Amino acid sequence: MTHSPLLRSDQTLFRDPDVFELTFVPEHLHHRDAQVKELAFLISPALRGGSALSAILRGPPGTGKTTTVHRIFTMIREETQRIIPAYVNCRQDHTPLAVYGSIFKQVCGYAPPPTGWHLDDVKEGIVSRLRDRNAALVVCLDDADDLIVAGTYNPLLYQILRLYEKWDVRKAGVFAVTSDLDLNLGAEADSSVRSVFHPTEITFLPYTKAEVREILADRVRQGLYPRVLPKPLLDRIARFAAGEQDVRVGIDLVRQAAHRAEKDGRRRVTHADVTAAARAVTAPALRNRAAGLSAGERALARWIAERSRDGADMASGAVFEAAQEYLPVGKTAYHEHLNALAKAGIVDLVPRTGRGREVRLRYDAGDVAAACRSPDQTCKIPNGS
Ligand SMILES: Nc1ncnc2c1ncn2[C@@H]1O[C@H](COP(=O)(O)OP(=O)(O)OP(=O)(O)O)[C@@H](O)[C@H]1O
Repeated sequence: MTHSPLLRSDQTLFRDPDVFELTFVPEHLHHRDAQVKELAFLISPALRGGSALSAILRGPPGTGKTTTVHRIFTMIREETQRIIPAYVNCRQDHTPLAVYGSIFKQVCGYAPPPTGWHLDDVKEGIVSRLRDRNAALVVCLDDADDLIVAGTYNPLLYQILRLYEKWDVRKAGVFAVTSDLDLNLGAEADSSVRSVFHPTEITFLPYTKAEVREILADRVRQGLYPRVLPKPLLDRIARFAAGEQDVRVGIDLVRQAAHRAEKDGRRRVTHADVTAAARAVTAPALRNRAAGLSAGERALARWIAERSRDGADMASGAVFEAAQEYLPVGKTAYHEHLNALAKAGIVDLVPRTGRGREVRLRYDAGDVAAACRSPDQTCKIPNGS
């Protein structure tokens, strides 16, 4: 077996480390043509002197919503002066003054004075620039659910969408973005907002494994030197990220695995690097998921982990039969617990050919057992709990 020479301390595996940063906007936006087209269609009236239309962008985390908006906004900035886009991260900015301050900065090119200005002064600054340039405003409210929590969702939508009533400007378009699938941003709008907010729903489904692989392969090409990440490991990472339904997990895994190899002075990432990185990436997520479980659900998760590690039959029925010897749990409670584990994203319940479902752990069995350990380690499932 030939070994590649060790990496010198002044050498790196990263061609461009920024490619793995959360703020990086990729050159190619894969598999989001339909969404880009739809957004382009909604803003097109503003190119002809009219007003842009609004949208709600909805999909689980890491499905490219923010990136798609950045892509469209970059295209607008490159191609026209007739629309001014403003991107607001509502996780950071959720008070009216902060949101308008962010819009002002992007419309005017500088920040409003930190003191002495009222909200109306900031709005006035925005609209006078829009009027000077005869431009229409399009605002993206990313993570708009944070506005709901802050109680500013309806007032802000109302004001932004009705700017044209008080000042002589075109009606703004609003793209409201959420990754909370249980939240209907349209229904959260009150009646006074609904009369001016008629958003088109744009859905972002999780990427398939092949799509995740393509996105990651692109990132690896740009960010790492050739041959640093062998193809089978890229496949493994893509599988993992697709299982997590978040391409961000894959990007982070590539970065962490390459860092491990670099730290050891190796020129190639190994399976062990990916395994260790996967643990580091998933540990916080797994801990969060386990934290919401009841004692009974945790006990079942530990039992499933143990059984899976032993290579036993993981058919749901077989797991129940065997569990009865160790856990005082009835059939109804078992199914309730199992569904809770699936909902928490700790197991997948995969239909079997023929009948029944197979219980599959999403994470390493040892990690699940550790994350679901009960504080006193003596927890039992109460009957029917
Ligand atoms: N289609 C894609 N092509 C290339 N990179 C992508 C694509 N989709 C997502 N990414 C990358 O994945 C990461 C997450 O994407 P993004 O932030 O756009 O997702 P999101 O749906 O807005 O997530 P969240 O709801 O958590 O904010 C980013 O690093 C982004 O560059």
